[in-house]
Amino acid sequence: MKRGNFESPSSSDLPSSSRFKLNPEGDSEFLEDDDNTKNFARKVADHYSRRTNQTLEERESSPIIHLKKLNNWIKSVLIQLYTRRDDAVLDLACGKGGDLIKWEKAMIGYYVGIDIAEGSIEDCRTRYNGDADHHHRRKKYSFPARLLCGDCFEIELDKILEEDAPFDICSCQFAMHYSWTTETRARRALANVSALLRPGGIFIGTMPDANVIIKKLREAEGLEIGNSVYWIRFGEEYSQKKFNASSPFGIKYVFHLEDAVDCPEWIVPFHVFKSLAEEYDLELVLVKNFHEFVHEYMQKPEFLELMRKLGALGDGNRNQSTLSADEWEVAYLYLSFVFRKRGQSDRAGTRTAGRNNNGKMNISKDDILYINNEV
Ligand SMILES: C[S@@+](CC[C@H](N)C(=O)[O-])C[C@H]1O[C@@H](n2cnc3c(N)ncnc32)[C@H](O)[C@@H]1O
Repeated sequence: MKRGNFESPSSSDLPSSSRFKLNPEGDSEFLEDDDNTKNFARKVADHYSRRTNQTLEERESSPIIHLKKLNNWIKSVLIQLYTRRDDAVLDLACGKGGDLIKWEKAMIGYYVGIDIAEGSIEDCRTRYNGDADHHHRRKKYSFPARLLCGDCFEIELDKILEEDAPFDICSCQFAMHYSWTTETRARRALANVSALLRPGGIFIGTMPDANVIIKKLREAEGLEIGNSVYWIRFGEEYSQKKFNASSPFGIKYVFHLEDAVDCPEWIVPFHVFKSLAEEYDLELVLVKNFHEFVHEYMQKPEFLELMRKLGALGDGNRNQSTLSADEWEVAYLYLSFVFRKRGQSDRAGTRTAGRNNNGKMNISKDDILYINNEV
């Protein structure tokens, strides 16, 4: 909706796929500093590992509680739109398993979650088992699950998950931009998604909207944008606010969101993401800024009802509390996307795959596979 209100960055400022030489070997024309990449991956992992579970009271008093509820609504809508009963799901960067209940509602058949942050995977494990005092937990989940801890933008996941694949759905919520540090990592992320999805399988996700961030940066006086709940700061190397067309990876900024995020992130020019995804047989189905997404799916009665239940915009009755203007501005910084893996759908085949041998209904600490955590 709001998309029309801003100009897209001009093609000379942000890289366009036709100008940028996409190299299948992953060798960028510029130097990829491997150690630096690993340090950043560790920094991101440590940041998320430190964030422990909040109590219901802490959560409800968060300055961005309505934004969190809105984000949950958007993920729920995406999941409900594209998931079918008995689907096998791969949740890349699953975090603490905040989406487990959404997958339960979609009646999936199998779940594999992977995240780089050890603390988050442990929280995910206890949440899945129903051990922890999570406010959402009522009964055990009805699908078997498997958890892995590792860098899913570095590891060749198709080898590790050979027995579990193919998946019907791959989800990467609020995390794909952590792969955009180098071309090699971005390619690994998309190669993993593509290799693990069945033909016709669906890749859903959410990530920052680079167009909005760059436009806001250009409108700002300095190298920082923000409001009462967030700030984004670019380094002095971007003082011209120009971005080299041949280097669409590794464009770093620091993101601070009250009570949520405080770590380095990377700009993902969407047209580059789309071209790269196409190389890996992933065809774009949908891309929408969160503002547009909300306006569009609020028109559907079932999703409007879900919004009332989640309470992001108040419950329509006594609870009039709603998203603040500053939280709504943060929502504008994000987009949702859907891709489909090229090829004929062969859904029945995925059900008989040997994946359930790896899945557990109760996950012990020893069941978690830790992969190459020397990041
Ligand atoms: C904003 S959180 C989102 C968590 C979850 N997807 C959700 O929507 O609730 C971002 C997550 O990405 C994870 N992450 C970042 N880089 C990663 C990587 N290279 N491999 C796996 N997970 C990663 C973080 O540990 C964190 O849990």
